[in-house]
Amino acid sequence: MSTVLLKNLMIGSGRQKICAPITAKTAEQAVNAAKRILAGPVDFIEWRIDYMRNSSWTAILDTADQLNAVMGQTPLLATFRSVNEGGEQSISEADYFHLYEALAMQKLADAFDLELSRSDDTRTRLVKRLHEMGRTVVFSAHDFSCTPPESKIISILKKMEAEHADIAKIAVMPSSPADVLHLMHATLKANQAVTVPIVTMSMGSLGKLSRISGAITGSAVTFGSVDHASAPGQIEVNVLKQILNEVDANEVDRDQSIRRF
Ligand SMILES: O=C1C[C@@](O)(C(=O)O)C[C@@H](O)[C@@H]1O
Repeated sequence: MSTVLLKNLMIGSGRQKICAPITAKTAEQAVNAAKRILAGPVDFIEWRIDYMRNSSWTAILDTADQLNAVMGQTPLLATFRSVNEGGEQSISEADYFHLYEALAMQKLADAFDLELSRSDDTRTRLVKRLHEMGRTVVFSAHDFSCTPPESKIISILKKMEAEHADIAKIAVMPSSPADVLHLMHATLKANQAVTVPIVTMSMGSLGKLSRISGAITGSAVTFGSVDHASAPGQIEVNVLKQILNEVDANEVDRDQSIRRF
C-alpha cells in the first residue's frame, strides 16, 4: 500500500486514523465544533460544507479561513456531499468545480472529497487541478440502498485509483450481518488489488464493526463523531479511540505470541 502525507499525518501506514466531521450550519458553529474536535483523540477533521446554510461563496471561504486559524497542524478534508450521495444540498457541476478550486487555490484545505458520481468531465478536470495545486484527492462513493457484491466494491475502488485518487473511499449500507462481512472481506481483498490507501465502511448500527476493524481489513481511516454524526453508525471518537487502542494492543500481543513459538 502506498501512503499519503497530509501535513505531518501519514495515512496508509501504522494505526488506523480517526477523522471527525464538522456538520455546522454557520461559521461560528463550525469554529466551535473544530475546537471541540481538536480537544479529542482525532487525527484530522472533515468539514462537510453541504451542511452550511444560506452561505455565499464569500461566506464559505471566510469560514474556511476561520477554521484554518484554529486547525494548527491538524489536516482539513473539505467535502461537499451532494444529496444523491447522502448529503444535505445539491450543487451544480460547475459550482462544485469552482468551489473546490477556490478553496484549493487559497490552500484552505489539505484534501478534497471528490464524488465518483460527478460527471466524467468534472472528475477529470478537478483531480488534475487539485493535484496541480498540491492537494490530496479522496475519491468517494456512497450506496445508501445496499451493499454491492464484493467484486463490484473492489472494481469501484480500482476505478478510483485508475482516475488518480490519492485515497479511495466507499461507504455502503448493509441489510444483514453477512453484508457487513462482505464489505470487510472486500476491503481485505481490495488492499491486494489497489495500491492507494483505501477507506471503507458499512453504515448504520449493523455496520459498526466495520468502523473498528481497520487493523484487520486495512481500511486506513475511520470516521467518528464528536457532537453530531455525518453518517449513520459513526461511533463517538473517545469510545472509538479506546476500542482502536484495544485492537492495536491485541495486534502486539499476537506478534509477541508468534515470536514465542
Ligand atoms: O465519506 C464519508 C464517510 C461517511 O459517510 C461515513 O459513513 O462515516 C461520513 C462522511 O462525512 C464522509 O464524507
